[in-house]
Amino acid sequence: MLTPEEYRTLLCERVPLLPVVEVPPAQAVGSTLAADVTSRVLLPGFDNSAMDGYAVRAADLPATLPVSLDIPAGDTRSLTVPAGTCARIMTGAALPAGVDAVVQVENVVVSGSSVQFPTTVAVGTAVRSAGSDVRPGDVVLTAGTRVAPTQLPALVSCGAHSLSVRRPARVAVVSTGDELREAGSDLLPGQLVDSNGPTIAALARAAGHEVTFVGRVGDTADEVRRVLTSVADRADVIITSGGVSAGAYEPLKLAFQDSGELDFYSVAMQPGKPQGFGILDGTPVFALPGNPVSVVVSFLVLVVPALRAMSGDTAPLRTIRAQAAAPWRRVDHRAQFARVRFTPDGGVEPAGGHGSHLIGGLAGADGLAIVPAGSPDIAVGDWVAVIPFPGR
Ligand SMILES: Nc1nc2c(c(=O)[nH]1)N[C@H]1C(S)=C(S)[C@@H](COP(=O)(O)OP(=O)(O)OC[C@H]3O[C@@H](n4cnc5c(N)ncnc54)[C@H](O)[C@@H]3O)O[C@H]1N2
Ligand code: MOO
Repeated sequence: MLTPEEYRTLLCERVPLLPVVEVPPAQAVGSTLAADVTSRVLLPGFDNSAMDGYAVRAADLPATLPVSLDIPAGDTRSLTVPAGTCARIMTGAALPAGVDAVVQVENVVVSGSSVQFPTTVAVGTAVRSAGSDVRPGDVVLTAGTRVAPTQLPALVSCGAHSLSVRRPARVAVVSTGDELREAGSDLLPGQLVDSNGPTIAALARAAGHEVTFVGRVGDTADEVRRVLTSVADRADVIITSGGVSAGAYEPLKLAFQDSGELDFYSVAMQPGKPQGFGILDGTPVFALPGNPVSVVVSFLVLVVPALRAMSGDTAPLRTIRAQAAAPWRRVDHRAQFARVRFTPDGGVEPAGGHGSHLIGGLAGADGLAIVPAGSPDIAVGDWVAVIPFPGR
């Protein structure tokens, strides 16, 4: 049996890199940079005011000064403030020549066309100087960074017209099982709604990828092989669910065992023990276990890092640390990925039970607490690493 870390490493080492494409900076969110991004410009681009107020020569204050200029943001004139005067200036407006500080409007007394400055001011007060944040040649973001919305201000402002990124993966999702029906269907006894298909598709989109196929196949090896082979040339990644454990009708195993294309593994994790992986016609196939909670856990713990590796991002699994607000017992010796909810004070408590079929319980959970193999039961106050659910 492999540990989750060993299996994750195996996946990350075997997946191919996604192709590099050029995109405008504004479209880079969710993609991973294939090259360092270097600024071509100064940021701020020019000395400008941090406040709505009055631009002054600091040495003149305290004083009452006439207002000689009015400078809104976006004023492109080349201006100089005459000696012995001040300029009304707005936040973001270019600082004119002849001044070295700004006094915010709340700290002055305006009377007619003059302004009284009651106190001294230090040179540079409320001035945002050119290049104080970023200078030409500075590396704004490094290759391998998955671009987040918070990084867009730098990317769209650094003077680059296009960025080299690894494009999102085209993901095909295939649910296996004769018992599955599309949501909304009338169900006969023994049938259930295919929840894994839409869930994997949503998780893949939340991870920044593009879902190009969502389908279902029955429990025959021929059908599974035919569908997977036909989607392989249209997808960068295939993610299946079901059919990988020890039953008599395990279609993934029946279709691919001993073919040399997919291998089947036991991973010491709960949920998510039975797993399959391989490369089919050049396309990696992640064969996840069928239980709905196992699918979510397998995706977040195993597939997300592998998708990141395909994008050239080798950062370790992202977790946050939280303290247990309630105790819970481990279920067995495997590493446990326990469903937890965040408490109002930032701790976590168990949520949703531990059965891999408990989709009602899963709906009330916010993330997975990682309880390493061999560690004792969790006591109140213990620190645990938590993988937050996307969107929670
Ligand atoms: N004898 C053994 N039985 C089982 C073992 C084992 O080691 N020995 N492992 C158990 C574990 S752990 C898991 S996890 C499951 C994995 O089974 P499969 O990957 O073969 O999945 P299925 O049998 O096809 O389905 C399991 C369960 O999940 C439901 N399911 C499947 N697909 C969907 C879907 N798309 N949407 C919603 N629900 C789905 C399915 O109806 C089953 O109830 O095996 C254990 N058994
Ligand atoms: O390992 Mo299975 O994924 O517990 O339910």
